[in-house]
Amino acid sequence: MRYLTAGESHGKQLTTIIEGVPSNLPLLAEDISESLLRRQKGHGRGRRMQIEKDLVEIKGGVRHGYTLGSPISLVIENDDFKHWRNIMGEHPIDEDEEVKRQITRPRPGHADLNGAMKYGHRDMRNVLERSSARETAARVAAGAVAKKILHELGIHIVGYVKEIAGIRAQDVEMSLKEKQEVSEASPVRTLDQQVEQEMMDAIDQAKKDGDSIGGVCEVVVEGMPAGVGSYVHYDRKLDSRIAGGVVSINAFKGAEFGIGFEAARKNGSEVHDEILWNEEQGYHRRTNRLGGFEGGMTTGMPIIVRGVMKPIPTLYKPLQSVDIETKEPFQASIERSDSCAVPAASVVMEHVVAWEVARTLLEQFPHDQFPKLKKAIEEYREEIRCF
Ligand SMILES: Cc1cc2nc3c(=O)[nH]c(=O)nc-3n(C[C@H](O)[C@H](O)[C@H](O)COP(=O)(O)O)c2cc1C
Ligand SMILES: C=C(O[C@@H]1CC(C(=O)O)=C[C@@H](OP(=O)(O)O)[C@H]1O)C(=O)O
Repeated sequence: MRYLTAGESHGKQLTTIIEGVPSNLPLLAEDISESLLRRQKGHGRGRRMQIEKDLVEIKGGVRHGYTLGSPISLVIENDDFKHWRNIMGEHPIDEDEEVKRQITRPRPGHADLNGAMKYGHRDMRNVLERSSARETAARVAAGAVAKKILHELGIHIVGYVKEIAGIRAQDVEMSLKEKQEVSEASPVRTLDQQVEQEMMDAIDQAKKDGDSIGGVCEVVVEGMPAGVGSYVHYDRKLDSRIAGGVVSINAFKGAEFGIGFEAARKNGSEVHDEILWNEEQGYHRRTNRLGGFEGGMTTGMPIIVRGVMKPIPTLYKPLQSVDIETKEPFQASIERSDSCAVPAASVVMEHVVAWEVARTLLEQFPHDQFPKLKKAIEEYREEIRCF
């Protein structure tokens, strides 16, 4: 399975084309739109999210509620396009007008300057339109299809906020379903109601100060059989695919599994997960400090992965930069931005992880028809239970 996204932030639409989804998977636009609307929510978002109402249209690959096996084409319209028609139209505009509108002042922390140098753009709108995290809507659409595959295979996934600006949520004992419900109800998408208000206050304070804040998101995947991924090929290790996917999300700077970087400060006896066996559960672990992975493959314990998001780079309190035309320094000024997008990003991360898990399963159990995939995985589960 693979996918490609196209579309600019203030352009007409975002398009996602997914190839390799087996036939006869039940799939409705509502399954995808539900994920998209979740991504839009969360305390700290700017005015743009009041303009957009992300609903997907399935343009191909699905008929009468089931996938056909052909590429799936998904479209999300940008409602904001109506305000940007002149700036984002595909036809050439008057040269003077073009120069007048050019963005020549790169924002620190954005792709503006490096992207302009790479593609030779003197107008950095040509960079920022595509580097914008608006694209994560198209990625969530792909992830929603992946989630549907996982759901039908009895694999469930949830993403939520662990930390915002140093305010940490406590670990809580909850079923995955409860985690979904609690994070959904929280304006900051955390599971810890004690710190919820503190997180919101920190976001409000950052906004008041013209600043921005980042945080940490966590994703848990339950129901994975052991042995998915690879110890044989570096590029088929599922943990590395997940880490790569997480760091590919705009503003994400790192990923860790289980106890993560804490492992560097502990002895081996405090890190590795002892192996147990009983009739009912088959092989399982006493602990899950390694977050569900050994040797690039799942252990059968829940996958636990965290991603760190830097503070949003566009600041109302401007940082210094240089105008690429005049080479003069300036203090960037902006019109609108999110002050914290960690809650929204937890939804993005959930879908990015779902994608990597589903595509790896399909690579390991290649089937053109979804019922055959399901059967193969059921048989494999039975095989490893009796191993
Ligand atoms: C859901 C989400 C929303 C974001 N919103 C903004 C925003 O409003 N303003 C901004 O400057 N950056 C925002 N970002 C981050 C930038 O897109 C990102 O920092 C930038 O593209 C540079 O990429 P890098 O940080 O990965 O290097 C957002 C990121 C995510 C995941
Ligand atoms: C549009 C989305 O996020 C945008 C991501 C973003 C950025 O620079 O990454 C900047 C902002 O865009 P705008 O300048 O239009 O307000 C966010 O609103 C979205 O998440 O759908």
